[in-house]
This record gives sequence, structure tokens and C-alpha cells, in this order.
Amino acid sequence: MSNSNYSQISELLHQETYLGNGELKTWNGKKDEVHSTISSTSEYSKTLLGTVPHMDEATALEVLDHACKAFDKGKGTWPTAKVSFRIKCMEKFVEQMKTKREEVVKLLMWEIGKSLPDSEKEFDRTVEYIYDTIEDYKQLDRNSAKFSKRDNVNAHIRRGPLGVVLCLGPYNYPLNETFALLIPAVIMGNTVIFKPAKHGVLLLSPLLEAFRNSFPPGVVNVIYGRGREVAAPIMKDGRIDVLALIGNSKSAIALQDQHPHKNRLRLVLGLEAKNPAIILPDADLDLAIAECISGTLSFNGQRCTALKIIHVHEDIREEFNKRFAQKVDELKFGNPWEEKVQLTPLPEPDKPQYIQELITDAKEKGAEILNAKGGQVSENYIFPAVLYPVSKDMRVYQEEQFGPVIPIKPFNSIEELLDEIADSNYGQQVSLFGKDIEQIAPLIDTLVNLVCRVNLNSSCQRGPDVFPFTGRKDSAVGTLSVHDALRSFSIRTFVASKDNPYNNDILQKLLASKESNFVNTDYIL
Ligand SMILES: O=C[C@H](O)COP(=O)(O)O
Repeated sequence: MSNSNYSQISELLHQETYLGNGELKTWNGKKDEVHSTISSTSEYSKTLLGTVPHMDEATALEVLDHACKAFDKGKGTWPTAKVSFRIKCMEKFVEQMKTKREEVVKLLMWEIGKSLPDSEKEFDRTVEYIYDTIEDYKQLDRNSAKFSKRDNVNAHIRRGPLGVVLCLGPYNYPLNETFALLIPAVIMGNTVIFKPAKHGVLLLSPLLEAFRNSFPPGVVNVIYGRGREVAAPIMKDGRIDVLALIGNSKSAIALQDQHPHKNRLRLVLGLEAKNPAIILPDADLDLAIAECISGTLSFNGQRCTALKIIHVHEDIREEFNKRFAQKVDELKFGNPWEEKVQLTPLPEPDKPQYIQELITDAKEKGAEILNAKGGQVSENYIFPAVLYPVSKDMRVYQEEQFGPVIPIKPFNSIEELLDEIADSNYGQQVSLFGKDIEQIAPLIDTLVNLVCRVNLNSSCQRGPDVFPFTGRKDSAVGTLSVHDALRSFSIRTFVASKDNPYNNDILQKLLASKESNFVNTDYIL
């Protein structure tokens, strides 16, 4: 393991039949991690999808050395590379990635149970994200060199990289959200160590070769293994400049705490949320029900942006609840590759039991299951239960369920409901259903101060990916999206100079080159 790690891993993985019955292999003295399908049928459930190297601490630190060497404290070839070179690398990567669509889509279905259309969408959306990022980066690094001047001092501004980034991605978007961190971090000149989530760990394997072919050694590095054995030692080492994570705050805090210089560690975090839907008395119920179905149950509710509680006004709750519960029972459960499937097996083996615990707790405290199929359990699935009336003392009210269970809570007073939303530890998004402009306009004014995105008569979502994606309180640190992520992974730096012939000559030369890293920004001193 003396050279670029991903290249060696890549070779290993490409020897494997990861959709076949690969055997356990030894790698670096350790047994590989086995990953089996989460398919709902017993015929498939014992199939071994593939294996990845299970690294130890020494190997993880070796990977860190590669990333640090490539960055070389800002003096390395990647952080000082010309704009056009970074673009060329990224374009090469995305072109090669596109040839792997079928393999990656298959792995998304098999590894995390995402339906075929959603898996295809995740792949295509990611490709689009990379192209949009390249375009935005070109804009960011345009060489028109607008001058900022005050008190006879000129400022020539550029965006510089932050350093070595440790990225950890989630299991629910193992491709898209991995790349939502990795792509902007890399294009801005940082070097990256990426650790995929346990579920979805295999789907990067078809892309490792593309990383190797497209970027100089040490720029993109992939590590596998348990967090405490690979990510924690890397943090403890102290050379990581940015922790970028999409997942839960517990992991983020635990990793942050390992860093010996916590105060200088930058964070880019996409964390938990408990996005509420508010159904006002005059809401279009057909629309509200359809949006709440997709909002609560797309990918079985395993989305940070999922609607995780519905607040329905007392005046309409009877009709809403009845029709909503019926619609939930009409949803089709099946394997990800089956046609028109809407609910699929859960990748986390202990999830059905956890959801069952939430249901039991809610029932003990006075809620009922409104739908006939609610709570039916199979080996790796639990049919979504619609729970009503939910109260604050219930676990399903307090916890981010991240799975198929839907709490509904009645309300009478919008002021009290706003207090409740303001008291939440989370502040990502809200969905507001209603028509009365006189009531809705002031409500929006308040809600935008409690969360970061108000979805008017529609469910919550992250996309389109050019929109800012962030949250208040425990929901996020920093902002992602095509445009904002480039800024989250960089710092504004500039050259300040007073007018004199030498300075002006030097600066003219800097700016004249199409390859200059000096950029025009919207920042005026
Ligand atoms: O899990 C959190 C994701 O950011 C959700 O993304 P999405 O709204 O596009 O499904």
C-alpha cells in the first residue's frame, strides 16, 4: 500500500464479481467486509453482493499521508493547479462515470433497496450536478477581474481551497450526496478522503477506476472500514482541515471531538430534520394528501427532507386522516426492480424493530393506527403506520424516525403551532398547505425565520440542486447546492496593492492570463 490507495483497491474490486457470489478475501492482513443484498425475497437475501477492503488504522493514516502530500499545505500541484486543469480532470471523470450507469443503478437497487426509477434519477441527477458544478466553477473563476478599490488600495480576489477534507456520506443517497460533498471540495482545489456509509459501500467500486484515471494521485482517496478504526484516527492525527458529513449529528460531534485543534476545523454538515407539514382548513386536500404521501414515504421516509410529522387543523382532520390512511394502504410494496413499486425493503436490518418500538410507545400513550396495513412486519420491512393523535410525550414526536411511520397531530391555534415549530431542535424545511393569501403571507414571513425553506403547497425536498440546501439549529452547518458548496469548500483570499507602476504591471500579468486563479467575485471591499 505504498502508492495511491484507491488504485489498488480499484484493482481488487474489479477482480470481484460483486453481483455474484464472491468469496471472502484477505487484504492487508484483514478479512474483507461482506455485504449482502437487502432484497425482500429469501431467494436473494443470502446473495453476497461483494466485498470491500476493511482497512485498519495504519492504512487509513497512509491514505491521509497521500491526501496531505497532494495538498502539501497549499503548495501542492492540485491546490495551485490552473483552473482549466481542474475542469479538464472533472470533465474526464464525469465522462467515464456516465459509462458506469447501469452498474451503479443496479447497486443502488441491490444495496440500499432504492426503486429502479429513483436509482436512475439518483445517477442522472448526480451527473447533472457535476456538469452544473463545472459551469458554476467557470463562472466563479471568470477572469474579467473586476476591480475593488478603496482608499487607493486595489484588491484582486480569488477563492482558495481550505485543505484536506474528510467526507462521510449517508446510505440513503450514497452516490448523490457523496458527490454533493466530494465534487465541489475537489474542484475548489482541496484534496479529499472519502468514507462511504456501510450500506451503499459497493457502489463506488465501479467509479474508482474513473477517479484514478481522472485525478492526480492523492486528490481523491477512498477509505473503507469502521468509523472508529479509520475515520477517528484520521481526525485524531490533526491534519484534517474540513469535516464534511451528511448523516447524523452524533457521528459528526464524535468525529469533531477527536480533532486536536477543534477550533480551526471547518465543518460542512447536513444533519437530521423533523420537517413538518401544516394542513390549514382551506387546503386543497387532494393536493395536500398526494404531496404528503410522497413527502412522508418516498424511499420509505429515509430522507432527511422527508415530512416527519403532519399537523392537521381540527376542522378538516377527520376527512384528511381517512383519505390519507386509505391512500397509504394503496401503496405497492415490492423489490426495487419491480414495476411501479412504491415501498421497498429497508437496508438497515434493525429498522423494522425500531419503527415497531415507536408505534408501541405511541399506542401506549393514546395514539391509534389509522390504516389497516399499518405496522405489518416482514423480514426486512414494516408497512407504514399512520398514527393519530400524536402528542409531544411520544417518541415518534421527539425522534427523527427516518423510516415508514407517519405521526399526525391535530392543531387549533396556528400561534401555538408556530411556538412548537420554533421550539424544535431542528430547522430545515416546512410544507404549508392552504389557499388564503391573507393568512398565508404573514405565516410565511414567520416560518422562514424558523426553517430555511418553506414549500408552498408542496412536499419538502432538497432539489433542484442549484437551490441552497441548509438548515437551522441541529439540521445543518454550512450550505450545500451547486452554487453554495463551491463557497462552503473555499475561502476568499486576495492580493491588496497600492497603485504604483510595479504593482500594476505585476497585477496586469496575473490577470491577463486566461489561466489565472485570480477571480472576479461579487465581493466589493
Ligand atoms: O436525506 C436527505 C437528502 O438530502 C434528501 O434529498 P431529496 O429531498 O432530494 O430526497
